[in-house]
Amino acid sequence: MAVEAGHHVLNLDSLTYAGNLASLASVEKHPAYQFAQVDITDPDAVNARIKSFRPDAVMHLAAESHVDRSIDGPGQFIQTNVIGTYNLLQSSLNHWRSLPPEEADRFRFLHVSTDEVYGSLGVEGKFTETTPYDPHSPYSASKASSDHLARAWHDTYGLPVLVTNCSNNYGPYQFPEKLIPVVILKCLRGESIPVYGKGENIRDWLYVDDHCRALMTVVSQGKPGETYNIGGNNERTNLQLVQFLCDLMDELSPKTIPNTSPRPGSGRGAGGEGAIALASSHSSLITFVTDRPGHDLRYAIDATKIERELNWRPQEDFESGFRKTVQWYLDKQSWWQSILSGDYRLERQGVNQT
Ligand SMILES: Cc1cn([C@H]2C[C@H](O)[C@@H](COP(=O)(O)OP(=O)(O)O[C@H]3O[C@H](C)C(=O)[C@H](O)[C@H]3O)O2)c(=O)[nH]c1=O
Repeated sequence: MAVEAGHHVLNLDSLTYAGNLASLASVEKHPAYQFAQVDITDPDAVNARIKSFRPDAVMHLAAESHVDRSIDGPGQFIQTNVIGTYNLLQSSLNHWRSLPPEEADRFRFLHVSTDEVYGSLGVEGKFTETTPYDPHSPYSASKASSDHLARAWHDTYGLPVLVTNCSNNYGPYQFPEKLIPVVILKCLRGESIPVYGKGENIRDWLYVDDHCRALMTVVSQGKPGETYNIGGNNERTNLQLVQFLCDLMDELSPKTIPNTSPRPGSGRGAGGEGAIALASSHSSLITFVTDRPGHDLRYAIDATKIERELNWRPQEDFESGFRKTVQWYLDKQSWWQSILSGDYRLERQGVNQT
């Protein structure tokens, strides 16, 4: 691991449990890291945590991250992503200013962000670190604001800030609002799998542990003031991905599903018009639904800079990464059931009171 001995890093996650990073499991286990569940909209709570832990670095991963939720209720996104980032930057700045010179030299503030700040690509090209910002959703606009704040605290006050922008994450512990867990859980429950529009939108998939490794690399070796794009180089249309997941589910959790609708791309359908047949593939559950408003067509990351300058590369293979992810959701039913039932909020409160 590329973190110096004695290097204490504070990871901040929001109370909402809705972070884009599915899991920081590999980071959490490292003794030099403290994973804090702090309500970043509360400046006193943030101050208290930073004062008590006195970190050598702060990794800011706390965010409201779901685009659909931001369309339905943008206010919480402004509070958490914009005001929350401001609170963290201010507390970190005060802490950094209180450090002796050699510790201040070593201090880093890593602001973790998204490729959605760059807007939407056509069929060609990729996002680089110099692509102009063009956010479209309340979520991406709030993340763009937070990126600008983080850079302003570097340029104005000299806080040693690094910014990363990642592509779509997948892996264990991803909140069930996101596409991958939606598909797996709908398959398990035999419910319709909602695919927005025609399923033609393209995302670039990054396994969460690869993202964690990239963040650790950036916080320990990156240059303050710089931005690093992190991507998996795994572009798929949503429909391709959903069908791939259905195939994995057919293999790992086979079951018989009533087939009342035509299979996409198979003309009049396997069962014929109006027939109720029995199909063995979960893909019979795929249902095209109304598109997301302002749905960005394509995201794709050019990760050349972090590969060249910091020697990071994704290690997870697309097929094995998704296979592990599906198996994880099959094995951890109690985890996602407590989220779907809402019980996790109570458990989470219990954690924060201790
Ligand atoms: C939930 C859902 C999604 N979709 C479509 C919408 C997207 O084109 C794609 C992925 O959707 P999801 O909401 O999982 O992720 P994005 O909207 O791409 O955004 C995600 O990746 C970026 C980088 C972040 O920064 C966000 O925080 C993170 O949520 O599937 C469907 O078709 N059906 C569904 O039920």
